[in-house]
Amino acid sequence: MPLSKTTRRPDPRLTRLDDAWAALPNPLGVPVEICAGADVPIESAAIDELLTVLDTARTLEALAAATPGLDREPRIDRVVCTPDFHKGAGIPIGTVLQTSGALIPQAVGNDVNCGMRVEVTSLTVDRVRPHLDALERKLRHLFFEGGRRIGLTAAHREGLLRHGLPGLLAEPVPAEPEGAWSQLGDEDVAAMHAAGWPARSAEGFRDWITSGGGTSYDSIIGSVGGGNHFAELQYVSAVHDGPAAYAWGLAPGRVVLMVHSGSLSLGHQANATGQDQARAAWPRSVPLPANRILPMLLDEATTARRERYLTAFANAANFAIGNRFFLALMLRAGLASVAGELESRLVYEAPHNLLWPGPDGTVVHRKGATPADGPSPAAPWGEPVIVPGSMGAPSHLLRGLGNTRALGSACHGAGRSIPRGAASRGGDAELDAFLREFRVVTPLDHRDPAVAARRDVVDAWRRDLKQEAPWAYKDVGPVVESLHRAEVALPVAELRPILTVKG
Ligand SMILES: Nc1nc2c(ncn2[C@@H]2O[C@H](COP(=O)(O)O)[C@@H](O)[C@H]2O)c(=O)[nH]1
Ligand SMILES: [Mn+2]
Ligand SMILES: [Mn+2]
Repeated sequence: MPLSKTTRRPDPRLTRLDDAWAALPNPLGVPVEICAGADVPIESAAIDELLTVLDTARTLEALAAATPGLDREPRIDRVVCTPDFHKGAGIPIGTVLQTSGALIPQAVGNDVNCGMRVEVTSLTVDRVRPHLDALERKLRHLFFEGGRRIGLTAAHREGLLRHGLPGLLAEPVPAEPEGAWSQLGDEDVAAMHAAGWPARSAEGFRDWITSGGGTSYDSIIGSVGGGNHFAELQYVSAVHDGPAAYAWGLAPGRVVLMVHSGSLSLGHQANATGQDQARAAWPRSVPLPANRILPMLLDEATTARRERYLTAFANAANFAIGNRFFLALMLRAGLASVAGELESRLVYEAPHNLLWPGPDGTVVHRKGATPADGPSPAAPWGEPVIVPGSMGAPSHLLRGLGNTRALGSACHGAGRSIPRGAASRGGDAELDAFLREFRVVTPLDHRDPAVAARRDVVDAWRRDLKQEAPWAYKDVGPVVESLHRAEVALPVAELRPILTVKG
């Protein structure tokens, strides 16, 4: 099915994607692609939010009028909405926005370089299943009970923030067990999106090397983060594309590690820096826009302010890559403690909250959308596209087709079907059934009698978990199908969860 247009239905919370987008007001005529099939529901509230985002085209016109002598007229070139499109704070999640002559910090989101890391191990699921109790205890210790000792020096922290993983690994590695992080090789870096971009672009760095942007750096590195972030053990449950799966090492039954996390407090600081700089560069004669989305022109007058933002942004983005790397190492360490020696190879590391400035003055912003480039000499099967489902549900790996109408982008998950508040209020019986069936490792061990006696603590924990339950997310199957039908990406393998660590 081609990429299609959508509309708002009179009332229901979810609307179908194949209705006529043309029925909506889009007075500035910004090209919008709704990149999904008819069977994937979308929130009306997200469509309303999209309409206010489009008003940024008007803001750019006003900025241009107040800034004589611009080389290039600032504008929104194109907007793509992915199938997991849902309401965000200001700009919907699942939005890809290409601009010319301007960049928009808010179109990246607060969690700069939130992304996914997938590794395939040498273990099979049968080797791991008999040890789930011991594995759960070990992972709880590593992730939540002070068991991680990453042992970074100031030079490691600076190297990571300036240059990403290559910067981290340029420094001598500690001799402790965590010295396992010397395992990273060149081929791992090659298997990252744009070889770990923006690792090369952060020559400067902020003075938050020791402070972690307000929180102790060492206390946050190796944290999963709350909500929908996770570190998950999965196994290859179905292969749809044998040659691509073989090339990526995904044999049926193989245990896979999937990590979803971002830049924690550093990203929030970077985004705040971007908004401060955009506000400081704002011409007095132009009223602040009603939608509060503040673009920065790519002109000479704003260079210093832009650089300040882009440095903070690149530092945060590099931190996120390092954090995902350590989280995967912690999963590896947990597995090794119950199953002995193992090998683990990076399949892909992909950002979904980032911006990509092009040499021609264009900027691609992705907020909750993942790159899905087509085949290239470096990636003969196309760019790996990681589409997690939800806690307890399958996830998928696809291969990108580089669809230009979709700005070479795909969804980064199934997307919510129920807002957090509504999800946390219902489904007690379902949650109990879910917890009997599925293993979730959280900071709180609900089976511990001392914990169970604290009803208030357990109730708060249950509310949080319900927000993340599988029924709070869309069914990932139709989402993946819609990427296929829209010629955005082709399914390669299905991954079923064994155990999920939630922060
Ligand atoms: N496999 C899992 N997938 C999950 C889990 N929790 C959420 N999700 C999916 O990830 C995306 C991420 O969304 P983001 O906007 O926070 O980047 C989300 O849409 C879900 O589909 C989980 O525990 N395991
Ligand atoms: Mn995030
Ligand atoms: Mn994310």
